[in-house]
Amino acid sequence: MPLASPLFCKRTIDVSFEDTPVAHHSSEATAMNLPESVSSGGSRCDVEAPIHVDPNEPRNERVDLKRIEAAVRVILDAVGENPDREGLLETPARVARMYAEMFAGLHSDPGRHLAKVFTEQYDEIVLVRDISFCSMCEHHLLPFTGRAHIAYLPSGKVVGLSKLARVVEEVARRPQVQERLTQTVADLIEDRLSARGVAVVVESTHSCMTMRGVRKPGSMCLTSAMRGTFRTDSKSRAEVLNLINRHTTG
Ligand SMILES: Nc1nc2c(ncn2[C@@H]2O[C@H](COP(=O)(O)OP(=O)(O)OP(=O)(O)O)[C@@H](O)[C@H]2O)c(=O)[nH]1
Ligand SMILES: [Zn+2]
Repeated sequence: MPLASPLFCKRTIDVSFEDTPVAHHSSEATAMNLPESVSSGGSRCDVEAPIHVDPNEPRNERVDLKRIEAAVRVILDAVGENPDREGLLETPARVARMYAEMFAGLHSDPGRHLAKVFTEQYDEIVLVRDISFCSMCEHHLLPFTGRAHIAYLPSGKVVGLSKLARVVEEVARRPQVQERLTQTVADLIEDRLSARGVAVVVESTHSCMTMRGVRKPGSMCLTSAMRGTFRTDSKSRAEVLNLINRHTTG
């Protein structure tokens, strides 16, 4: 099913002449394109009405929740816990939903956010800084959190500013290393926007270095990926890094 398709679901609508109709979802969503139908008279009726799925959100149907649940039970058991005690009963299902959310970016193309562009004769730096993100380190499956700064040099077209943040948000939802996250974002922007230059700087804290292992709270990791003019021209590179650093508050 295309990402932008609406799902259809039977909803019960209370029809009142005084109030605005209120819809209650009364059955599971189906992907069928059913015609609208009114099945009962009086003051209540069932209609097949579309629920519009946000196309900006990555889909996670391919995550196998049941297998994650089983694995979490095994882990709890293995560390000496009792997975059947009250406080842990729902934990495997919660953790499964959490992984589905945090790894939803594995099953979508983050570049789709860059499909819509606006023709604009602006050829200087566009910079969106302080885009917060939370990703997962692929070595320990612990979060690394921080901010990304994205600059690009347009070539006749600009993209909606929020889309740069959406790309970061979606690329972040994968198990990975920070270096790959940084490069993936830079490559997507260079490729999909045909940008003349791209600069991505990412700064983050890795839980695997702060809460376990070497235990160094406060340590930060900075990575950068330069493409096009920002890679080949040292003055352009210095200019963009100056802009990013000037505004970095950390
Ligand atoms: N380059 C890079 N390394 C990362 C990232 N996230 C975590 N790491 C590192 O991955 C390494 C994994 O090293 P290993 O020796 O295999 O694992 P470990 O024994 O748990 O290592 P320690 O963390 O030193 O206890 C660690 O040094 C982590 O700091 C990342 O985004 N980029
Ligand atoms: Zn780690």
